Order: sequence, then structure tokens, then C-alpha cells
Amino acid sequence: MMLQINRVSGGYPGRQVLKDLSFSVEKGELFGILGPNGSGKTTLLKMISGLLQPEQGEILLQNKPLRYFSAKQLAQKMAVLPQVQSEAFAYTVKETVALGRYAHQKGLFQTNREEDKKIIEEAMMATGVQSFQNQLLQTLSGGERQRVFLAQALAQKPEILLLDEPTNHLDLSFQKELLDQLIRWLREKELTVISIFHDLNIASLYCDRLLLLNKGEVHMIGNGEEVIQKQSIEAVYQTKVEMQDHPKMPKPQMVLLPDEWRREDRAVIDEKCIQLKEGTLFIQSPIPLKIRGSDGRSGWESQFKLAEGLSSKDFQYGTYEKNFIVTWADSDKHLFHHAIFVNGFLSNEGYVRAVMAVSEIKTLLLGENEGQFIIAASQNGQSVDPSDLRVILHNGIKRQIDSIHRSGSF
Ligand SMILES: Nc1ncnc2c1ncn2[C@@H]1O[C@H](COP(=O)(O)OP(=O)(O)OP(=O)(O)O)[C@@H](O)[C@H]1O
Repeated sequence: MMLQINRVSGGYPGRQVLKDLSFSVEKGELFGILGPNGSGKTTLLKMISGLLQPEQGEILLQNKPLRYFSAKQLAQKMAVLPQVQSEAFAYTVKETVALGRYAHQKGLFQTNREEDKKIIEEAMMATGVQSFQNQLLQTLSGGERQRVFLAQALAQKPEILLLDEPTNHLDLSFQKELLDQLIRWLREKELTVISIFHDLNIASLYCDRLLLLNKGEVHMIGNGEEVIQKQSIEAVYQTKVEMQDHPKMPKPQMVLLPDEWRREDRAVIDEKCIQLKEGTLFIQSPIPLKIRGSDGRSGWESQFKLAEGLSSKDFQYGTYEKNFIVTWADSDKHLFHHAIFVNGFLSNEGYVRAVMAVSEIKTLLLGENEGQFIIAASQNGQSVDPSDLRVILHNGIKRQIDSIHRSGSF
């Protein structure tokens, strides 16, 4: 066990921030600390680094109480990357990184300067700051400064790295680079990282485990899938969120829904949206619709070119309950295609079931049929029950196919 927090309470004089926290961090883990502003994340990091003493409870580092370590011993084991301050610094980049070696120097005369130099160079290389190593810190951007302090922390060669929002000044590519690099160090150098994150999606992607703090208490500890859940995030952050799956990883991702996001409530997809221009059949929707196609196509679209070379006998359309269905036939191949517009909200599961339902209905009505179809929903208004939808689609599609057959062009 790298670190153990046993029933820790405390904070500042007259202000108890943390209440009865217990958890442990294993060697080699990337352990994330999450929580709203003021929930006690920085206070907890200060206690772990020995800057603040708990009022109650105990923190053990490698099974030994933290208070038995001298400041220098702690600095040899732990490096802290604080939130970057914006004050002016009169040091160069290289001097700042070199300060990371301080805890390892013995006496007044530095005994192992070659070794120190090598470590400082390595730390600068790893964080990509060597190209501006002779510049003064105050001449750097916030993100560059963040990387310099990370280099300083690495030069300390710690066993535990404590990070307070390491990515908050970094652009997208440096965020990814820093975290990918941290993971490589974790695996190669047996480092353990404890880091505060504000970005829940990044924490979900990179952390082995997460601690979600709420008002100084443990709300939940677990892996990303367990902690980044709609219910717990909404309860702790007191806001509405929507969850979605990451397209390539089994990691939950969260998206915000602005209060002001109002779709045009009266926007309805019906016969007014249909246009036939020189044999080309279009649907022009007043709002973007979320679509899934039998060919795997998905996304948000508002203009749909359905078919070319059609005469008015080749297609049918109509509204069935709140669903607008268009069916058209390809006169050469005798295939039937369908566009189904749902005026309502279709969940992810609803889409899957609707796609399956339409495939089944087509097979039932037409036998082997390779015709294509799309399902597009406004995601506006009431949630649609996939079982009800199935019945409505069956009746609507059947009626339209019969009617195209009757029109005599086949
Ligand atoms: N030096 C201090 N003296 C007294 N109270 C403090 C001190 N530092 C922080 N606090 C209080 O302790 C509480 C927790 O602060 P802390 O900085 O740990 O929160 P945090 O979760 O890191 O917040 P943020 O997300 O805003 O960085 C806050 O209410 C804060 O006002």
C-alpha cells in the first residue's frame, strides 16, 4: 500500500473542511480526486503532502505515519505540482527545474552534480521545455509554465506525484500529451500519481480510480464507470448532465445541456417538409434531426436527399400518430426504401430497437429485401416507446407499400 488515509478530518483553524475520509492508494495507480469548488480537494492534497496536519485520523505513507517523516524525507518521496500561480518569477526555466533536485542534495556542497544534471535534462526533455530552458519564467505562457513546474516535480524523482489540476492551463494536445506521458511514467518508473481534476471526462479516461468529494466527505470511490454516473454527478455538482458512451473505450463521458438550448417546440416533420424537384425527393427539416441509417450512417442532419429519378407514383408519404413515414420504390430493382421521421425523443436503446423493428417489418412484408431505410428523430418533446413505435411503423409501412403496388407502376 502506497498511501493510506484513515478516518481523516481537519482543515484550517476554526474551519473543518474534511470529514472522516478513508481510502487508500496503491503503488502505480493514477488516482483522481474530483469534486465541486470548495469541496476540499486542495485541502486533502495539502494533508497528503504534509503541509497541513489532520485534526483527527492518520495518513500512512508506505505504512508509516506521515508525521514520522522529516520535510526532506517527504520531499524525496513526494513531489507536488500546485495550481500555477500567475506571479512573476525571476528564475530561468532551467534554474526552476534544478530546484527539484534540492531535496536530494547532501550538505552545502553538491556531491553528485553529473547525476543531477542528467536528471534535470531528462525532466526537461520529457516535458518539452528544453528549447526555452534559458528563458525567464515570467516570459512564458501559462501552459509553458505549467510544464516547467511539472519538469521540476519530475526532477525530484518522487515515488508519489501530487498534481492540482495539471491540465488546466494546457491546450488540447498538451493535455493529452501530459496525461499520456504520465501513464507511461506510471508503468515504467513505478510512480504513483494522485491528481485533482475538474474535467470529469479526462478523469474518466485516464484514472484507474476516482474519489468524488462532496462537502469534505467521500461521496464515492471507484473506477470511472462507477463514479461518473448521471445520478452521482448531478447530486454532487447540483446540475443536469447527460451521459454518453465513448465511441472507442468503455469509459463513460458526460456532456452538458445548456438551459437555453430550446428547440423550436412547434417544429414538426410532416408533409410540409417534403419536396419533389425534377424527380429528386427531398426532406427539408426545420431543425436538425438525429439519424440512424440501415447502412450504419448516424449523426445530426436537417436536409435529406432521399431518391432521384422518381415519379409521383413511385412514393407515398403520410403521418401515423406523430410519425411521418416516406416509402419509395426503386423501379429497376423492385426495392422499397423508407425514411421514418419521429416527432419525439428516441433514446439510444430506442434507436436500436427501431432499427431492428424496421428490418423485421421489411422482411415480414417483402421477404428478402435489401432496400435501405433511415430513422430520424427530432429529440424534441415526449419520449417514444419503441414497442408502440413498432406497431405504428408496421401499419404505416404496410399501407404505403400496398398503395405503391396499387398505383400500377409495378
Ligand atoms: N487557508 C484557508 N483558511 C481557511 N479556509 C480555507 C483556506 N483554504 C481553503 N479554505 C476553505 O476550505 C474549503 C475547501 O477549499 P479547497 O481549496 O480544499 O477546495 P477545492 O475543492 O480544492 O476547491 P476548488 O475546486 O475551488 O479548487 C473552502 O470552503 C475554502 O474556503
